[in-house]
Amino acid sequence: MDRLLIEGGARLAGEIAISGAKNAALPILCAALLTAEPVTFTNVPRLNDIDTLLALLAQMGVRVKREADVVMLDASALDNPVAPYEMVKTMRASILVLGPLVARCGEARVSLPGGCAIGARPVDQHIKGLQAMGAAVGVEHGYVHATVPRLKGARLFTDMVTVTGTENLMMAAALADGETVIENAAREPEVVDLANCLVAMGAQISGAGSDVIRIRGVERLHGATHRIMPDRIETGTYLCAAAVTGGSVRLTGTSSCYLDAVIDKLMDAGCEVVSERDAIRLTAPARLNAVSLRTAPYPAFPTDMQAQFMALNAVAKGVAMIRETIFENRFMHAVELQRLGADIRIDGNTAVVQGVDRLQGATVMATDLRASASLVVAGLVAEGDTTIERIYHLDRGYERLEEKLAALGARVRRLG
Ligand SMILES: CC(=O)N[C@H]1[C@@H](OP(=O)(O)OP(=O)(O)OC[C@H]2O[C@@H](n3ccc(=O)[nH]c3=O)[C@H](O)[C@@H]2O)O[C@H](CO)[C@@H](O)[C@@H]1O
Ligand SMILES: C=C(OP(=O)(O)O)C(=O)O
Repeated sequence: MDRLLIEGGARLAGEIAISGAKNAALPILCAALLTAEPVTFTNVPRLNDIDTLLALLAQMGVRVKREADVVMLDASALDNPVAPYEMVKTMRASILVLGPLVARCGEARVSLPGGCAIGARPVDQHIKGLQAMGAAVGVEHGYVHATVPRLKGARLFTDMVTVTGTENLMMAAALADGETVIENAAREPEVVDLANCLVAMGAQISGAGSDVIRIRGVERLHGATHRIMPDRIETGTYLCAAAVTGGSVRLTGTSSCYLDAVIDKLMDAGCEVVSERDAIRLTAPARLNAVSLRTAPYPAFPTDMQAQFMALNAVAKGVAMIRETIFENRFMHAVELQRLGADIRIDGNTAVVQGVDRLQGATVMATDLRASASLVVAGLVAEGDTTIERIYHLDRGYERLEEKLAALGARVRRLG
């Protein structure tokens, strides 16, 4: 199994390009199920999660063509609205086929994605929304089975803000009969990117980016071309990596407009951050100040950046309180960071991080995607060698990680 070897201590400097966003590409590729016409997506990141989703779509009868960052999908021959457990188990986002399949085929059988390292992650809100739109939905033998002659527009209210829940219901509503209103909708930029793609395909959607989204269903959607937005979490991860090493980097193909809460914290930590039109520059001080934070739905601080900021705080000056309010079990990285010498105390959903003068390299284990990213950030600043095991988690969400880090001067190598 692949491992990542990082020799800490190199100051990151230089320029790299940010890839398309995993969490925008996944729902947007599923949107291709909604039309019988070909759709083309550009800036699609090369990630294991994308490969898994494309394989899932292919076994449903979707024709998939891929050249570099361009993916062409043709769902005209879609004939198998099923997402089997074997393909779904590695990736929760596969639940995003549910809404489009029910809307287009009137039927879907999608394996429950199951729990994972960061929490239980049920899909009850996705199911509740489809039921409100008239679908008969049951869970049998680990599969969500939904049928309906045609979905009907409805007023939907989710119990909590759910990103993929909002996306699934917005896609379903695009082909429903009449108007759907999603209240308490997620405001994440990836929801807006999906809405923009659906509108390019002929959907009638307003309010994406606010907490009330209105969708007037249409008879059919058509083909389109859509460019995937930049990955704000990949962007934030490289900003953290540069910050802990006292570095100076320029990230291109991205924008600070999706990252206000993260950039605010980096500036509080003492970094200078300059926003350009399609790039961000960061220059870090020799030692960062500790920054407390609380995760919450967008536009607040993203849970997907919490682990990287725990690593940053581990070597900062002072004490940081980190509160995780989205997932009940998203502190798995803390024990691994402790192996590198971090001083972290967990109390319920709060981590108290007392910055230390130095971390020391060790062998650590990646437990989920962003936990792994936090170990990379810590490994870059730790003295000596850090070996990160189970890096298949990183390959789910970071395109050409070693290459990009090496381009910034990091000493990093993948071991087979
Ligand atoms: C592919 C993708 O876009 N993944 C992102 C998405 O995940 P995902 O969409 O799965 O996360 P949600 O926004 O749905 O989860 C928010 C909270 O709601 C709960 N919940 C959600 C749905 C539901 O039916 N019932 C329920 O109880 C979850 O367990 C969690 O506690 O948003 C998360 C929160 O920003 C991010 O960490 C993930 O990176
Ligand atoms: C939790 C994440 O992804 P997923 O929802 O695909 O598990 C993430 O991107 O940090």
